Amino acid sequence: MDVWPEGYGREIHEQTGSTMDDARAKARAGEPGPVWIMAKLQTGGRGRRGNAWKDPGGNLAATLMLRPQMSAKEAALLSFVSALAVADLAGRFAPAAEIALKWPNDVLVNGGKIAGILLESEGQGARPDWISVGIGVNLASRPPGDPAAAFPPISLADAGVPAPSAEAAFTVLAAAFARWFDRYRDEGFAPLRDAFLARAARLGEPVVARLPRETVTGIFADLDPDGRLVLDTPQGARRIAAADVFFP
Ligand SMILES: O=C(O)CCCC[C@@H]1SC[C@@H]2NC(=O)N[C@@H]21
Repeated sequence: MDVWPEGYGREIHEQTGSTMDDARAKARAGEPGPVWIMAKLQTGGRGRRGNAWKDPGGNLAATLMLRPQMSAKEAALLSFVSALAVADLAGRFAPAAEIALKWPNDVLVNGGKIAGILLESEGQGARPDWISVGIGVNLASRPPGDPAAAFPPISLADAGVPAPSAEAAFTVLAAAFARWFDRYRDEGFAPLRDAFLARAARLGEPVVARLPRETVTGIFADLDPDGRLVLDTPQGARRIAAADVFFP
């Protein structure tokens, strides 16, 4: 069984507004990190694009605050570290489920979205002062979602396995994150890219990337060394830094 990774602090709260806010407050108060903050219940969980992250209970909500001494571009690739760690967690507790990664950092279990990952940072200059990596994993329950959504939420319990406790999942997540983060620091992005591609959904197949001003359809050919999605299109290869990806 996993043990808590050496060198990482840990706090567990019964309830909080958002672990992202707790991490930010700690960082602004000078906490050196790395420290994980977990809450058994969040009353004001935040998701991407200002959306709320609703937790019906029994799930994992945790944020890692760290000062990684990396450029903003390098630090952005922590989203792949996070996705691989969540995929490891899902594989540990639901070994028979179909687990796939959807670029850039969605983890799909039996085709549904099992987790949400949110990165925030602060600082002026080339390097962020701190970064927080917020991860919510649906263990016992899933938030209400549109059943017709492209990737409806799913929980581990929905996948037919006994949901682990938030504490047990927290240790597995923190250990997996530390393993992938160590590899990233020691060997660069290449092994993470390989691991992502090995688990990527729809590699070699058509996908649709929705960008703010256009929609690009192409064959999911690769990830480039900066983590960008490479699509083969009739107009040639397109490298995409940010988009929502759908499967036609
Ligand atoms: O929109 C998404 O997919 C990202 C959701 C991120 C949710 C996690 S739960 C732990 C941390 N605290 C928050 O308020 N948000 C993140």
